[in-house]
Amino acid sequence: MKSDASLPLDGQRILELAARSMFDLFANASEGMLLVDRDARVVWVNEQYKRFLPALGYERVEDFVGHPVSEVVQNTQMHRVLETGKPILIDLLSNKAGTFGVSRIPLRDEQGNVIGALGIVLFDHPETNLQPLIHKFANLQRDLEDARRELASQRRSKHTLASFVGGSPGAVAVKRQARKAAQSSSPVLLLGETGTGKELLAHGIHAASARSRGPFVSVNIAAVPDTLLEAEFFGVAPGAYTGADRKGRDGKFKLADGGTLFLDEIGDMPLALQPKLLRALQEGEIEPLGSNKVVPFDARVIAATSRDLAALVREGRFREDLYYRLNVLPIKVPPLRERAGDIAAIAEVLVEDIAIRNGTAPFELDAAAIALLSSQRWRGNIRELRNVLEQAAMRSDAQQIDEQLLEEVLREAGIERLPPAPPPRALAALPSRDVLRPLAEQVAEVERHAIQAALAATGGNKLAAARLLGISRAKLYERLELVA
Ligand SMILES: Nc1ncnc2c1ncn2[C@@H]1O[C@H](COP(=O)(O)OP(=O)(O)OP(=O)(O)O)[C@@H](O)[C@H]1O
Repeated sequence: MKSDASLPLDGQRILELAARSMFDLFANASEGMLLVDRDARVVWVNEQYKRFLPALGYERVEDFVGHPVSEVVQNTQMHRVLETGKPILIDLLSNKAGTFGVSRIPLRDEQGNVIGALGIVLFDHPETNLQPLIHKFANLQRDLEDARRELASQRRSKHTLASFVGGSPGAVAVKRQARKAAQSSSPVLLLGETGTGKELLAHGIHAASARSRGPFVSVNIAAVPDTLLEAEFFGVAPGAYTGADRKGRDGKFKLADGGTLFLDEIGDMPLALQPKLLRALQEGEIEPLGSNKVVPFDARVIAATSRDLAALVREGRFREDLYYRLNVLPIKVPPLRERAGDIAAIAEVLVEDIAIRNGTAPFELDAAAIALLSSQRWRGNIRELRNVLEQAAMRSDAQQIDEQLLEEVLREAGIERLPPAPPPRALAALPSRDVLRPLAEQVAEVERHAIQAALAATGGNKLAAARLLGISRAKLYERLELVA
């Protein structure tokens, strides 16, 4: 053992005794010990070790000791300890004698040169001796697998195109375009006011595409500070930063590999970063921050914005080349006020969802309430409609929500009604001689136009149309027959 000059003599002695005690402890407590010299030749084995010799193929100790360890112990790693001078503190060794937990320690002389190595058989039958440890490890492994699966399922698409509720001509057209876009791998650009269902459609396109088994990863550009966006998109190479990001981090492009990357609020993309995004889309390669290597990625990009991208291009706030790159398959999602006919069906889905989340029974909306909802402007679209229904649900104990309660919620939320439909242009522009006709004929014409406009606004819902026109449903049917 190497002496330590900094220790007093008695300290040195204690250290030597400690080393010997440790050696004796291992010699007695372990299943066996074996010593090799600098040339990896076995020079000594203790009494416990001797019981392994028959299983290793040696009846006599002399046939074992004095021979190169690699010849007499299959799969030994003692030569590695001699080569590297580094211990292998715990390892599993399997050979003819069985499987063992082993430890290998280099031995050094006063100058620190490796002069041999000690092999300790810590325990045999690791399958039982290591059981508690293996059990714990298996549990941790299972937890890790569960967490990975959960993350993957969160990244998988939550909605299909069928989740986009609506049978109005506008909604049907949007779904048709989305289904078509799902068949291609070109970028999709979803345009529409806030809350019109752009993100829902992006999920639906992904779910209907050949990439549906891959991840769906989204980035809300408006929600990430400009300074962090580059790392968020493209990732960080190991060692680019000190501290938390030392190990490097994958960006969203990489996380979306094999799937779809949804870039929400693309109109808020900082001008300075736009060339890098354009390059990524054009080349199919990204360059993580702090790396000078480009990495290929395979993600389909769907972008969305509620802003007028063409106007941003004109104002010089959005690169024209990037705009054309994204605008390959544009889909315009109409606002709710242009598809009032979908309101009854969407409200029904929302009411059910609100009830599930609140753990209550879904309430019903009577016809008058639907008609009232159908005549609002809904600047925040479906998100705003949902909010109104949530508030109404909170304020009512009844199973039925009526027009009066809704009116109160709408007023307090400051939601505006749609202006009454303008007089039909065809009529306003009538030349004066057309007015010189029987009055009944002209009145019937005005009525027909008004009824058609109301039915178009409510998607054919007669009750809602009657409410918009301020007449009863019976009256509407009567007028429909008369003016038909
Ligand atoms: N047609 C629809 N049928 C059923 N639910 C819908 C429909 N459209 C939107 N929703 C629901 O309305 C909410 C808002 O939709 P979404 O987030 O997709 O809108 P968005 O256009 O992406 O809004 P933003 O531009 O503000 O991000 C979501 O809860 C969504 O599930």
